[in-house]
Amino acid sequence: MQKKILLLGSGELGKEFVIAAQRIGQKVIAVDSYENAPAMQVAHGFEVINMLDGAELDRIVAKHNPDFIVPEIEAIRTERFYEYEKQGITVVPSAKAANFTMNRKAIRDLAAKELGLRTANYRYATTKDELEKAVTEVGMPCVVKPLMSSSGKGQSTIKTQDDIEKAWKYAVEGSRGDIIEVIVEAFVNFNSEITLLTVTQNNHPTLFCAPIGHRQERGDYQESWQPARVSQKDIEEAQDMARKVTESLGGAGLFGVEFFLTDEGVYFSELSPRPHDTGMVTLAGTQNFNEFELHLRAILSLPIAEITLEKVGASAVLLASENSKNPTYNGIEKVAGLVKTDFRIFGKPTSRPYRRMGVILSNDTIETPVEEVVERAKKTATLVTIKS
Ligand SMILES: Nc1ncnc2c1ncn2[C@@H]1O[C@H](COP(=O)(O)OP(=O)(O)OP(=O)(O)O)[C@@H](O)[C@H]1O
Ligand SMILES: NCC(=O)N[C@@H]1O[C@H](COP(=O)([O-])[O-])[C@@H](O)[C@H]1O
Ligand SMILES: [Mg+2]
Repeated sequence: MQKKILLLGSGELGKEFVIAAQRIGQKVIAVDSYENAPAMQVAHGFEVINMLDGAELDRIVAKHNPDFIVPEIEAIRTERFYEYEKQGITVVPSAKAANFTMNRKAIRDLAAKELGLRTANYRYATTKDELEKAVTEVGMPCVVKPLMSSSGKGQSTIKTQDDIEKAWKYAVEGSRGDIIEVIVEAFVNFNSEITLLTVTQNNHPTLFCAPIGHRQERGDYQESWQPARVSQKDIEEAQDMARKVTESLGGAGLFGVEFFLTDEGVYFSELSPRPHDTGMVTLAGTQNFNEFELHLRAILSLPIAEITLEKVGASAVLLASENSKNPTYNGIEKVAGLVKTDFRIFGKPTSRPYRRMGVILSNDTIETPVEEVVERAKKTATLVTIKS
């Protein structure tokens, strides 16, 4: 049952996915825009291409003729995926899922208009003038994001009229892909936010992981924990929305569905049709299968009978502080000596300020208050410094 998987994107999430695939005898070709990317280090083969270039994508798909194409990032010429599906290749979880989530407009209109999910009020803008109008309509404070970006790139919050020009410039600079357009969302004053890992399976029921809580800075996650404290009513609402949106996108695989929890109920924010960065907490052994194993099993149509919560866990990111072609990691011995705590170094060949280079993972028995475990992971992360 060996399948050939073409992995598009080779960061830390891809690396753990490849390790899961290697463990059950699958073959993976890892692709990214630079050499020696984390997932390439553990795959059978690799390709370095610009994944936004359709002709380049066509070339490597034809060269490797994979059974599965597994997107690991958003910035890919995903329009080509529909064609690969026609050729009989399974795009994971589906061409539609990858294509719609690459562009915030497609997924937001689907969620809010077609499926009627509760989201922040929003508008789009293609120029600074349109942005001004959109801000007036949505009201301040509001959040501006490029239609194509991730990990908070190009994202800022507008609090006063003076912020508008800066927000426009920042969004244009942070835009990936070739579309210059932004979404303006009303600021949701949430009590907390969660990722609900949702697994859709071929011929088997959709399964949900215990909710993951997280804290973000600069639009990028800093700590995540599982399980998050969520009321039964909110969890049911979130599961219902996750079911609707994943069913509409189609295919089998793991999705990271993001929600804001407020006094007025649950707001759908966005989703990844693939393992989620905040889901790295599952590497702490919180579940019987981590999120990468779940994604793989769902893709290969290996039935997942149940997902069980085994431990309470937390992850805290290790960020670089400077540009370097030879990043070094100090303080790892101290981390290694701690109980119920572990670490991963992704092996990224270069660093830049705030680039995520590794992660601290802590766990404890199921009765332990999750806050305690988060505190331990967070404190442990301060022991590590990454410099040139
Ligand atoms: N409308 C909003 N109101 C309040 N906070 C928001 C809003 N939109 C985004 N945020 C904050 O910014 C974070 C990042 O936003 P979002 O998930 O849309 O960006 P992203 O670039 O797609 O990030 P990633 O790719 O890492 O998921 C959210 O998790 C949340 O903390
Ligand atoms: N929120 C999306 C996310 O976490 N994506 C993960 O980060 C990598 C890019 O990292 P880089 O920017 O350091 O190369 C991606 O390849 C993926 O693993
Ligand atoms: Mg997000």
